[in-house]
Amino acid sequence: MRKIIVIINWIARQARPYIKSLFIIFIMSFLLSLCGVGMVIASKELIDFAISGMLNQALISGLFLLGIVLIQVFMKAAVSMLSVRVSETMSNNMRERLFLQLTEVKWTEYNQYHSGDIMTRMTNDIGGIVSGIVEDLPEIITLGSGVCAAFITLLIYDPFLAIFALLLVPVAILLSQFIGKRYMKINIKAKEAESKYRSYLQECIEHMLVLKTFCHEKRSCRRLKELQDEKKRLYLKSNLTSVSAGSMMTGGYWVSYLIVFGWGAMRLAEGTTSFGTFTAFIQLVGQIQQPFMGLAQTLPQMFSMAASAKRVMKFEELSKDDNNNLLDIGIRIRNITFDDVSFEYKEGNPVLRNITTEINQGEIIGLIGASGEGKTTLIHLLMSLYKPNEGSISINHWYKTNISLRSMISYVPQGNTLLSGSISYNLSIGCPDATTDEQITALKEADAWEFVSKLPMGLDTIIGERGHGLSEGQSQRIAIARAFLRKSPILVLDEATSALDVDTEQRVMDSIINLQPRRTCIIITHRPSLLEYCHRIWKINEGKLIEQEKHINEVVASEAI
Ligand SMILES: Nc1ncnc2c1ncn2[C@@H]1O[C@H](COP(=O)(O)OP(=O)(O)OP(=O)(O)O)[C@@H](O)[C@H]1O
Repeated sequence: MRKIIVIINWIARQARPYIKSLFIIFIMSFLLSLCGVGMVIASKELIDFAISGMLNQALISGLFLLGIVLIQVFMKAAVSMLSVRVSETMSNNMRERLFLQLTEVKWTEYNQYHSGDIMTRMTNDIGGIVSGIVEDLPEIITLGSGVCAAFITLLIYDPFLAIFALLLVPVAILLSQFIGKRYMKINIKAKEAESKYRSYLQECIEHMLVLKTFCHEKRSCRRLKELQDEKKRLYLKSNLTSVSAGSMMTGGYWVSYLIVFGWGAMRLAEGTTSFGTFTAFIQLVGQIQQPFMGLAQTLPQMFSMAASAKRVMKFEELSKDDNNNLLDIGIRIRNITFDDVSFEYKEGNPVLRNITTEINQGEIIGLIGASGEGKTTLIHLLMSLYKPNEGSISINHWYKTNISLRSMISYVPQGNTLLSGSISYNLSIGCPDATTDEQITALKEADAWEFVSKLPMGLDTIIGERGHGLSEGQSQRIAIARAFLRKSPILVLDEATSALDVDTEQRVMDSIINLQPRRTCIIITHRPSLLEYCHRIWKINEGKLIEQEKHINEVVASEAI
């Protein structure tokens, strides 16, 4: 019960900013339900007046009925337009906020979620919550107020029938209690299955090349089908739960309807009721009982909304990256010190151990070590994506917790990290204010301008996901230009020239040495040729950092310092 209250509070918090619009929707929905009762009364009057030959009164009742119909048409249109407006604004804002929250989550925790799962929560689950608030809740209010209005009217016409019609209330409450819990459990499982299925689908689409070249298409289809079937099975199961509840309610409704019909027919035969009152009985009993059937259908949606809310709330529970206080980019970095830094992803499995070293301003460091030794991890620690388990990383021998060096670093990660869009757009990620001339200069420094200038659309050439349309080496050079554009004092290249030929790599490295202002640079590489440009070489071996002697051509770059 406490969990349910937490979820309801959370949903209420989401709805609060739209309370005025929601209130208008609720009021209009309430008036619409009153219109339903008004129509019953007007049609009863119309029938009774017509039977007794009072044509003028019948005409007035007819006009009254017409007025209600028109009001209903107008209000339904207004409710629909307002609902769409509120839904769109609410879902956009929720997604925006969630996205922002995710950007602030600790990197370790963020990485526990598959991107497909995140997408499902951001799209399906938020969509479910919003439609629950904007559509289902007003419907419940409409149904509830409709029941009250019809009950009072029926009470006036025939108290016995009113009480009888209410017999379904305790049944509905018990049923919703029992079925609600079960439904929510299955629904959460179904949503998890949906996330799994979407994640797999997304990954297959992303890595179609791998699937095709390994002739894995049929197997992938089979796996996709398995996930789809599991999702279907769970959705069918949750649907069965809600349908059984609905069927029980419908059965109850028809039994009571027939009893009321028989009761009314008997009274009509006895002459103790008019034909108009009889039709009103039938309609009013329907007005009370139909909402209960409606509730049987709407309540599962409420539980589904609660299940979605629970999934979205999970993201709010993730720990925030407390290293989001970015260091002022204006600070002059004289040195960066690693002081007895140790790190492990999993307890008892250290990746880096007791690393103590220093980089001075303007130095070019070559970072080497066998694959999986922890080079990228060291860089991620430097960028405050992770925190050392022990020790600290400081600048200018000054250490403060919760300060991130990230703003000081231009990073060229491993792999193809271009986004779909124009080359110019990709460069603007490095520096949003860079002019076209500055972008061209950066491309020249990264030895990329020659090929970009030959493209028919030049800087405006659209490239696909992960640089599709460019060669691996071309994509790498654009990623390097993007990092050059960010005028931060530290440049980190993580195997960023691995796809370049020796001559191109040499030109890029010459540019790095001559970059103005001079950058402190860490180059992760497996290529000995690159080490010629480095002043010092760090090797990571079994978690330890060893400073290596330089034998290679004693530094092209040392003159540059
Ligand atoms: N998110 C993670 N969770 C758990 N272990 C991880 C994670 N990322 C990396 N590791 C492990 O940490 C170790 C170091 O990984 P890292 O990527 O830093 O190596 P690397 O030296 O950069 O390798 P490469 O040269 O192949 O790029 C590896 O054994 C890897 O399996």
